[in-house]
Amino acid sequence: MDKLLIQGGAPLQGEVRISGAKNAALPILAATLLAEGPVSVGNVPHLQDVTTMIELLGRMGVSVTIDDRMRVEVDASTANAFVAPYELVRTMRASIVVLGPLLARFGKADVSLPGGCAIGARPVNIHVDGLRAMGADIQIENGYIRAKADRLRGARIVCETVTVTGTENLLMAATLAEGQTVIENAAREPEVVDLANFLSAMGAKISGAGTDVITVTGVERLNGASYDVLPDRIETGTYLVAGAITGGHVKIKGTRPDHLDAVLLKLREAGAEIEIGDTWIDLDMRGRRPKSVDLRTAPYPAFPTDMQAQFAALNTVAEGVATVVETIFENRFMHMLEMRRLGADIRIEGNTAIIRGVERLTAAPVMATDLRASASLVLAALVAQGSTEIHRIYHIDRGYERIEEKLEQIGAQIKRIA
Ligand SMILES: CC(=O)N[C@H]1[C@@H](OP(=O)(O)OP(=O)(O)OC[C@H]2O[C@@H](n3ccc(=O)[nH]c3=O)[C@H](O)[C@@H]2O)O[C@H](CO)[C@@H](O)[C@@H]1O
Ligand SMILES: C=C(OP(=O)(O)O)C(=O)O
Repeated sequence: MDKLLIQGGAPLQGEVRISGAKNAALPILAATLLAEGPVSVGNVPHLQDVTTMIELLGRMGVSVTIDDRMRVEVDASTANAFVAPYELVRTMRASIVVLGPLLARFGKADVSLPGGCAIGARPVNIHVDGLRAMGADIQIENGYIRAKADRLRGARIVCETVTVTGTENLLMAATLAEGQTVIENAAREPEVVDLANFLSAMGAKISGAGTDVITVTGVERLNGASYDVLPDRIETGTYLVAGAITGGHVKIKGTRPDHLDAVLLKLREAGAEIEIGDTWIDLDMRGRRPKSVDLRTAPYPAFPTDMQAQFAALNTVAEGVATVVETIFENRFMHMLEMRRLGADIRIEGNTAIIRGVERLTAAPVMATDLRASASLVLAALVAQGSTEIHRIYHIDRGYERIEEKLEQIGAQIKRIA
């Protein structure tokens, strides 16, 4: 199993180009199932999760081709199996986003229940209840969601919790339903808006994406389209923290600063000098130790849970004491326990972590438990004294394209070993 070896100490300096967003690319690729003509999707990140989604589409009989620049061409007209099998869903729970499109377009879907993962229980009741409200007949049996519908009907759906992939599934299903669907308490994440823009490019009638009430008027069919995935705000945030934690100076290019308001606010609070343009962010932390920052995760536009672990790393070496509250997932502190092995001073009380910054971390072997936990351990290792070995690094390949190469380009001493 691959591991990463990181020698800490060097302040990172230079430019990083951001890839397409994993969490937008996945639902957009699933949404290609809805189109009657060929679809072309660009700026798709080269990630394990994307490979899994493409394999999933392939198993359904969908024709998928990819060029060397990761432009993905999809033709779903050949689809003949409407199943997302356990062996793929267990490696990528986001496979659940094929449920809405399969049901809306083909009237049938058998999707393995995703189950929990390292960060929490992650139920999908809101997806299932919403589709039932649209007239789907859904049974849960043998670990599968078995869904059928002649044609879905528009409905008013109030989501009991804000759910990103739940909103996406209902939004996709509603595009081909008969009549109007209103999704209330909808997720406002930029990835939901990107998906809505893609669906609109295919001919869907959607208003309100980016607000908490999305209205969809169903159409008879969706056409092919050509679309580019938006830049990854979590990858962007991770490289900004890499600059900040190492006392470096990084320029992040090809990104969307307007999607990172809460993150940039916290980085400024930590003492970083930040300049932004339309598509770039410059962060300068040279000669300074970061200051501790309190944070509380919540749905967009508040501070993202997917950046909590990276800021936990920043706080471990910051001046002062920080309180980090995780309100989205009930078990998203596994990285904190590993950071303690590097010498971090962290106390956990329920969903709150109290982090007292130390002068320095020291290298130790650590184990990654999920995607952002891996990223946070990489960040901590970049400032730990000595050489840190990070095990179970396959998690990081789910969500960060060429991370060693990008970090090396800005001066990190990092290598992957088998
Ligand atoms: C592929 C993708 O886009 N993944 C993102 C998505 O995950 P995902 O869409 O799975 O996360 P949700 O937004 O659904 O989860 C938010 C909360 O709602 C709960 N819930 C969700 C659905 C449901 O039917 N019932 C229910 O109770 C979850 O357990 C969790 O406590 O949003 C998360 C929250 O921003 C991010 O961390 C993930 O990176
Ligand atoms: C939790 C994440 O992804 P997923 O929902 O695919 O597990 C993430 O991107 O941080």
